[in-house]
Amino acid sequence: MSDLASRITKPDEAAPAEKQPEAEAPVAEAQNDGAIEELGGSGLQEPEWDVEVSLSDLQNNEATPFHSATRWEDMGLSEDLLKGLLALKFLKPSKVQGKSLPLMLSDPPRNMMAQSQSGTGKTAAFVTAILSRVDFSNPEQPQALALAPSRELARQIEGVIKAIGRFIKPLKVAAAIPGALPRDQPVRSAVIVGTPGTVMDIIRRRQLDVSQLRVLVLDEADNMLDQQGMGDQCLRVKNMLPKSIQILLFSATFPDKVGAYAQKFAPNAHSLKLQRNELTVKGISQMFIDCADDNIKYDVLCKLYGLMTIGQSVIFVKTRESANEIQRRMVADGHKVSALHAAFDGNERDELLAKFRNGENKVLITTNVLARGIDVSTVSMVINYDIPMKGRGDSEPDAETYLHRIGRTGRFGRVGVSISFVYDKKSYDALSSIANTYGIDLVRLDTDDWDEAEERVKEVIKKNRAQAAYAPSATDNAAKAS
Ligand SMILES: Nc1ncnc2c1ncn2[C@@H]1O[C@H](COP(=O)(O)OP(=O)(O)OP(=O)(O)O)[C@@H](O)[C@H]1O
Repeated sequence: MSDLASRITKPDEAAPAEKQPEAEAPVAEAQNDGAIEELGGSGLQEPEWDVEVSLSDLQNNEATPFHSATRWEDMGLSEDLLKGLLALKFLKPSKVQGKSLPLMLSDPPRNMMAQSQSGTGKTAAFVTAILSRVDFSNPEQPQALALAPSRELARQIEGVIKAIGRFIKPLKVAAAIPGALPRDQPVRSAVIVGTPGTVMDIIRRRQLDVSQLRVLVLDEADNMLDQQGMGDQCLRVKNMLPKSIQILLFSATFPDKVGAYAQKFAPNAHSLKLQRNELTVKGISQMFIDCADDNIKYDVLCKLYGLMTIGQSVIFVKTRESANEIQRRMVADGHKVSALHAAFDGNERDELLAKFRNGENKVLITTNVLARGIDVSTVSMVINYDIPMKGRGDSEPDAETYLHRIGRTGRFGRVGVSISFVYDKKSYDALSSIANTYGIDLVRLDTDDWDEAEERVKEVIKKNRAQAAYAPSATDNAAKAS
């Protein structure tokens, strides 16, 4: 089956939702039911979803990535760290946390390459490892370094470190991102989080003493090691660090091409890997709209505006120029949307994201700069206005970026919707190929019956709202506060 039509779920071929005892997997199951329901079939079913369903039910279900057989208490963590995790209401570890932490903390330290679906708590996993490795009797000596591909993600990780480490005194964390550090002054923090360019810069200018660094984390590691992207910078940084440093690589995706290189970058690493068909998060209802042509995409986007603002939404486009242009048109048409991309200066970017996090801005148009890692639990909808492409002349569908983009919703067991726009053979084939790569059954939203399409999306968004109110994201709040 090679085209999108083969991945559209029809009533007669809809796979039965995985059966699990109701009490064990209520959220995941309800989401699954939603995803296989056919538009224009027997009509909308009442969701069997209950706001009272707690995260602990989900975490008790072995079939989900939120379950772990291990308890925080059994991991040998310090009292302060345990208190920090529990204060964030991280009552139990998720699967990736439960599996990776004992390996990362074993002695002698060994490298680690860990893959887990978007929104399953990879940040808290490596942050807990970092905070366990640092000697806080020497709080101004740089000891751990975490690299991330964007300033926004670096800032978010900084917030999570401060939140999980709030009982550790004194905890000093520095953000090595453009414009954040005073020039020519030594960095006096035990933990540094930054983007590779700035980190390279401060090492070369001898602002950062690397001699005592013992842990290096690459978040979004496949992206960071990509030879077409930041691979070169990350390698240069690594080559300036002590040879014995423990290297921890985390991502939701490790394409084969990067996987082999990652093993060289982090030799002899423990490895936690997922199968391709395990990569998608069940809570995200993945849909698409077939637009007659490129112009119609804009009209459809405006039609979706009402739905976008029930919760919060992120619209992904290919270029900064189109982000600006779509924002300009939407604002002129009376909609409130903001745009964020790498052409804005650092402070503007920080401010825009802060306004999005606190809900002041509900709709954000952006490029791939925000495709990875950003954690805002109230995002209920992701729109792929342009299907992500890579390679020379955008010749190849970018399946990894698709997965990261849609992963901005459906965080830690919540539900969400992604809607991808196709309008010509190329975009149709690209989405089709992505769907085949991951075995996704995409639901087609029929714009001829708009009311029904709208109802269908609204259903999921309302669930997300209820979930976000019931279980607000702790790290999200932490990032807001920092
Ligand atoms: N053990 C836990 N219990 C409850 N909530 C948790 C736990 N661990 C993490 N979370 C929450 O899960 C959300 C997602 O976590 P995180 O951002 O680390 O995901 P991720 O796996 O890094 O995702 P991505 O691949 O998109 O970067 C965060 O809002 C965080 O507060």
